[in-house]
Amino acid sequence: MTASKYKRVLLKLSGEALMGDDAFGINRQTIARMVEEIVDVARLGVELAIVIGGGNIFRGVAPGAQGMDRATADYMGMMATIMNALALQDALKRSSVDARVQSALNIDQVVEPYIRPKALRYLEEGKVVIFAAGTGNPFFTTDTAAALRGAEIGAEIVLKATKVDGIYTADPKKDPTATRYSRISFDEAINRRLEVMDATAFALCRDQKLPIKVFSITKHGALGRAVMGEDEGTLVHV
Ligand SMILES: Nc1ncnc2c1ncn2[C@@H]1O[C@H](COP(=O)(O)OP(=O)(O)OP(=O)(O)O)[C@@H](O)[C@H]1O
Ligand SMILES: O=c1ccn([C@@H]2O[C@H](COP(=O)(O)O)[C@@H](O)[C@H]2O)c(=O)[nH]1
Repeated sequence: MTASKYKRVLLKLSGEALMGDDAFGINRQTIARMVEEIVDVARLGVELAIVIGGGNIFRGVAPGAQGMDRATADYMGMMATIMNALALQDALKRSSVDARVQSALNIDQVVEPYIRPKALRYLEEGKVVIFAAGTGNPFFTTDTAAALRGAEIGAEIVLKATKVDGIYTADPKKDPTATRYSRISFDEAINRRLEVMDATAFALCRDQKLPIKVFSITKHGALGRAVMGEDEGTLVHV
């Protein structure tokens, strides 16, 4: 029996949040703290699939990629997400949580490829599945990968764990007068061009009637509260 509101969730973990207060890469204390929260949720019996971003290492649209061929830069970004996925798997295993990485790009010596029925079996067995390399296609983001994999595995919700505690009327990092929504419809989020998530991800979730919850990964207990269906962050609904 699970006390959670959901049986199966897709957690989108911010790559950028893995940096903690560092300027780049993976901060050990930060990943350990995130893993503590994930372990608590996994122990509730929730089937947990994770898509991890790569913004702490490389983004195809970052200033560091300026002048590069966009597709090449995007493949570098996808490879960054594989590094994060391996770090996350390692940290979960240290906490005795069985986790499997499946990658949308093939690097057979390092991770297994994405195979949907196998991912579903892992989830049924209680293993955490980490989807790496986004969608496997350039010009997309890991937010869209979260929407795509969430729909494919029949998740009941996409939980976007990021650096802000919800969706605001404008980017709260740029506009201190912005206010937070507790709920917002997909159409409104798209029409208002709220950039917390890309429009492709919002549109896919809207079409699949897959709700999204945006909340802060740095706020203690927020992931647990989101999984319990409590009032946390912002719910994006049809
Ligand atoms: N209307 C808004 N409400 C909330 N955040 C917003 C809004 N518009 C822009 N943002 C920005 O969106 C960011 C979160 O999205 P972003 O894609 O940058 O990060 P992420 O998905 O958490 O990281 P990564 O790409 O590394 O996985 C926030 O840090 C915030 O500054
Ligand atoms: O499906 C995808 C997913 C990601 N990318 C590239 O990777 C980086 C990092 O992902 P974030 O979502 O920004 O964390 C992204 O900027 C893209 O360059 C991709 O091409 N396709």
